[in-house]
Amino acid sequence: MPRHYAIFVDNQSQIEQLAFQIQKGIPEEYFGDLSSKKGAIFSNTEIERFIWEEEQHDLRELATKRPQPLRSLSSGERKKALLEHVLGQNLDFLVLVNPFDNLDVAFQKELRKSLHTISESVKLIQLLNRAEDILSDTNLLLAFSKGEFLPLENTEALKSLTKKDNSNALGDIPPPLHENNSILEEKLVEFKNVTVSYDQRCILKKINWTIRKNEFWQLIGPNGSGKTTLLTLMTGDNHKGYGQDLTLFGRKKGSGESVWDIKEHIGYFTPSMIDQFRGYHKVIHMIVSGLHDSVGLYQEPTDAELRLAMSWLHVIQLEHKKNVQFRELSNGEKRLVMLSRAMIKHPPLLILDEPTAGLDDKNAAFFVDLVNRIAKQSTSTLVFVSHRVEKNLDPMSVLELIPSVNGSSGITKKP
Ligand SMILES: Nc1ncnc2c1ncn2[C@@H]1O[C@H](COP(=O)(O)OP(=O)(O)OP(=O)(O)O)[C@@H](O)[C@H]1O
Repeated sequence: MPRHYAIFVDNQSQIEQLAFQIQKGIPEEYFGDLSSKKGAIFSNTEIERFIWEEEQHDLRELATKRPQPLRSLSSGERKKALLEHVLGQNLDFLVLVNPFDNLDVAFQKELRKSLHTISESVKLIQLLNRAEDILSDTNLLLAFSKGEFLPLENTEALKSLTKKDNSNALGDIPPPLHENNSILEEKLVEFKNVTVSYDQRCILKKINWTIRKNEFWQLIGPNGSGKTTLLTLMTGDNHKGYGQDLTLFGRKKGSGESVWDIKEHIGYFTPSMIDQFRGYHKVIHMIVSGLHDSVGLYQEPTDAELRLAMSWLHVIQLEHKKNVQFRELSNGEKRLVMLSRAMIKHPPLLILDEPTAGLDDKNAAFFVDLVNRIAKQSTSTLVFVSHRVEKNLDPMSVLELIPSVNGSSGITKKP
């Protein structure tokens, strides 16, 4: 039976690059034997590559049961398609990058089982940011940090390495430059019996959901249950919102409002947004750009704007990086900057879609702490979507989507 590796990678390191190196057999000391073997990578970046191939070259390599484009599959459905693809390839080894991110509990179980089955003949190299994800078949445990591999005796040694230190966000959440009184209504979003179908398949069935000022919601539900669909209705990005009883920020959907009228009231963050910021932007300017809803900054910031951005950098403990280029930050630091950017103007509604996916244990804990503070200290309403149970997250209410063949229904409950 092959020897299986689990490698804990901190957020200072580029986990995807490490996966490519390992696939090529680098460093030789640990992975030299792989250079002549057949291997594949199981990661979100691989999925993005397949989507790109499909969109640019009309190549459909990932077989799915549905005729729809790969991009429109839910994140869990895409991962299922990739799993089927790699399982059918007669591999010698498989590099797994955070395999359990974005997956519901049932699919996590199924994935563990499939990996256990192939582990008899396929060498598994798991790169992970969260200690709880480690596969039971592992017989060699390493940590990767600052370009070096460090062998670890056992999972206890890993736990002590990933234990949360006491660094929490510093001080209070900075108030906005101007009080945002644009929304007078108590109800920010109101879904009444909202139903959505794609290709005659009902996804959401009679959803009722009222989101009021100052609330903190968590949205949960298994893969494909319609969470993203629900969010896109809220952000004005889904034309299925027309003809529905949906009121956004006091205006009935379809009453002549533009997408920008809606977006003006929303701060939004999901990790894939980071890829849009490839340019050369200083960290402090990235945060200020949240005041102008722009990617980067195209006008000289005022002193007041810069002072406000510095207060956010103080809260996220990155004052010393204010003049560093955004792209040079670690993964965890980028997330904190993006959250500050989304929050700087205290939008009436802040939506965070799987924001902790790919964060290591320490960074995830810091991020969750900051989100809790924002919920308590600002007037923004929060909607947090995630599969992973972030044990310290402190929402007031939960909307759970429960799938059935007739579409998902929604129930509200206490956390
Ligand atoms: N444009 C589309 N055309 C056809 N089907 C679609 C389209 N967009 C979404 N769907 C389908 O709607 C269902 C719900 O997708 P959605 O992305 O909302 O789920 P989700 O709850 O966010 O899932 P996940 O947790 O896996 O991200 C999925 O089965 C998806 O394939």
